[in-house]
Amino acid sequence: MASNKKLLVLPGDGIGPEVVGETLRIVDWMAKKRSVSFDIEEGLVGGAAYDAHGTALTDETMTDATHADAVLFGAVGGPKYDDLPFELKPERGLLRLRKEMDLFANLRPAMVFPSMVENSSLKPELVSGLDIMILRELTGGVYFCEPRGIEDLPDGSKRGFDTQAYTTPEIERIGRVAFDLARKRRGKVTSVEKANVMMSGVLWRQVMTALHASEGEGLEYENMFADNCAMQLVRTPKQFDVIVTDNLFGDILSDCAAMLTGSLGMLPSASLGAEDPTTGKRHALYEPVHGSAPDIAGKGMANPIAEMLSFAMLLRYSFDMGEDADLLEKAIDNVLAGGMRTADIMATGKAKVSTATMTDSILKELDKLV
Ligand SMILES: NC(=O)c1ccc[n+]([C@@H]2O[C@H](COP(=O)([O-])OP(=O)(O)OC[C@H]3O[C@@H](n4cnc5c(N)ncnc54)[C@H](O)[C@@H]3O)[C@@H](O)[C@H]2O)c1
Ligand SMILES: CC(C)[C@H](C(=O)O)[C@@H](O)C(=O)O
Ligand SMILES: [Mg+2]
Repeated sequence: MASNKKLLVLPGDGIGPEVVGETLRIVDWMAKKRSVSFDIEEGLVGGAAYDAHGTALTDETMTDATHADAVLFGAVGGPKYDDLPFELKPERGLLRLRKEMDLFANLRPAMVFPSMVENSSLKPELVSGLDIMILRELTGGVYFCEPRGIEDLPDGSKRGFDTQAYTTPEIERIGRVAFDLARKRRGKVTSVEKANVMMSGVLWRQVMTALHASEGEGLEYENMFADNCAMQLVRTPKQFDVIVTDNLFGDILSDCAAMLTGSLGMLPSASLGAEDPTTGKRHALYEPVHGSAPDIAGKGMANPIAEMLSFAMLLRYSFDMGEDADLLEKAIDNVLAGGMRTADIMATGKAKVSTATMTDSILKELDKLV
């Protein structure tokens, strides 16, 4: 029977196809055991699309993405493509998807599973129970602003330049998402910029502070400089609830938060567009925070959990299937508690397993839980 849930799967490059392949085994399990079926289409993105079509994302795949209810994405990039011109690089495919689907709100939760406390780079007491949400603005800032380029100077040297800019509506719409998220969590928002050196940061602080005064009733609110935030994240990370920040600072701070949870291989993300007021639907793409990990690609070593947790976010945010998302998260939690570890989250006394064996264990655990 055809499902009304259209999923576009874009595995990409490096470990992308490996972790997506494992996650599709979970999707199959959901179809068989929970009667949750999806209409799945697969496409090429990144280096894989470049190899086949000479571009990191074809117009057809772009259209498929806008027509899908959700996109499940792996990772793109790799050394093979290092010498390509900027506009042809694998990463352009991902950036085009984000921009053209208007996925302005990127939710990057950093949670520490109880049995993973020892894997964090910080002391156990600093990360035990950690649950923070980094909300990254994803369609503006230096990633997309013009002008940018590399120009020749009269003295024969070159000048590379980018532009960082934010408008009031761009800041307000991400700010509203931050306040909504905080209301469902512990009620605190930290807005992060560098208003001490950047004009876009000055506006960001003004707009966010005003928005808090007009729409943030009952919420605790603070402004913080990005460098201080990076330091506070490794000093006392549990002081944070929701961190809202721009595209570039969000990229950096979320990698930093990843290590608090034990590995980049553990961090999922959801990139969401605005809700259509008539249909109630929104564009959405789900991807791990990590990249294509060329150093371990093809070795069966990748941790599939970030991709699987991204699928759990897909169930929760695109299909209102919170119970199924909880079930998958519980299975992962139990398997980790049982001592299963891929190489990146290895610790003394635990069982080091391959990507596929980690999935086998999660599937077995799912069977036990239902
Ligand atoms: N969303 C994306 O597609 C995305 C995100 C980040 C980087 N990239 C691209 O990936 C390529 C490599 O970038 P990088 O090396 O800076 O970052 P990376 O995230 O690919 O890897 C950083 C380190 O983390 C490890 N790692 C990452 N994911 C892992 C997992 N699931 N399991 C175990 N270990 C894991 C890698 O082995 C590596 O040592 C570049 O081309 C970059 O542009 C893509
Ligand atoms: C691959 C790259 C374009 C991407 C980014 O910089 O946004 C990645 O680092 C991420 O965190 O999703
Ligand atoms: Mg990044």
